[in-house]
Amino acid sequence: MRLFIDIGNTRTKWLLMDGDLPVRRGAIDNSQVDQIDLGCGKAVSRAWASCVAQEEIFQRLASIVEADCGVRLNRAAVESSVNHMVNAYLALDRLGVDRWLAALGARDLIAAGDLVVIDAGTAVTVDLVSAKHCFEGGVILPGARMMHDALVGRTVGIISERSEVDSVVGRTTQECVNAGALYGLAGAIERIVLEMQKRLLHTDKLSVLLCGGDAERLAAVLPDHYRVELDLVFYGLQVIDRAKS
Ligand SMILES: Nc1ncnc2c1ncn2[C@@H]1O[C@H](COP(=O)(O)OP(=O)(O)O)[C@@H](O)[C@H]1O
Ligand SMILES: CC(C)(COP(=O)(O)O)[C@@H](O)C(=O)NCCC(=O)O
Ligand SMILES: [K+]
Repeated sequence: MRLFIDIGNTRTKWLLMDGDLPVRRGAIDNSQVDQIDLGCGKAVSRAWASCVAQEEIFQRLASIVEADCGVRLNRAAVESSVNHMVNAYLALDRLGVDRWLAALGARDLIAAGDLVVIDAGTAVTVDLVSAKHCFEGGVILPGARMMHDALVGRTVGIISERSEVDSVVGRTTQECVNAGALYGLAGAIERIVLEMQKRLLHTDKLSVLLCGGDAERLAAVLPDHYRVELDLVFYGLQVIDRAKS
């Protein structure tokens, strides 16, 4: 079995694979990572992690994996190319590895055409993977929680908790702030995708994939062709695992 771990700025997600079958998964807040129960024992032959959070969290998980599964936790890194995919980011050492992995995973899932890969987590990233198999780059936005908390934190009059959104016409402060974050992000994403489309030659073949903790909420208010694929970072880790072993 193989273990894949995705350490974001808010949460750590993990997936246990038996061959090509997902057998167990979970998610835990980064502050609780010491209590993680991977539940996989010594059956794990290889383990891979993506980490964009503090080094300390990766090191804690590496110790847990070593103790529970008896294997080293390999750490995926951004590279200038993997298989047929090349990376056009100017500062490779600054690119978040989760963006590179989600792009690799998306390319593995959809072999042809241009791709937009959206990861809606703590931050929201919208990245373009061109039909010529190049990670072209994209944009970084604050995520929904960050938008909400920034408004609460920097005003006197906005008192609100995170909540689900029923309508774009909010009638309480909380409804207004939560609707602003959701529809604001959805609108920004649609505009960014349109701008990216203008750069492409064959816009008819554009696929748009969404992952991250807010993917489903956003997909509910985005056009139908925006497809939710929550495991893109895990797919990317699997691409790396195949390429490196
Ligand atoms: N159980 C949850 N705990 C925390 N955030 C969640 C949860 N479910 C959905 N979310 C939303 O998902 C976002 C975090 O997504 P996630 O992809 O886990 O982040 P990251 O990969 O950056 O750690 C938050 O902005 C929040 O709005
Ligand atoms: C943009 C991110 C903060 C997203 O992290 P996440 O929301 O998944 O926790 C992460 O990919 C990152 O730290 N990137 C470094 C900056 C860059 O990609 O250029
Ligand atoms: K993200």
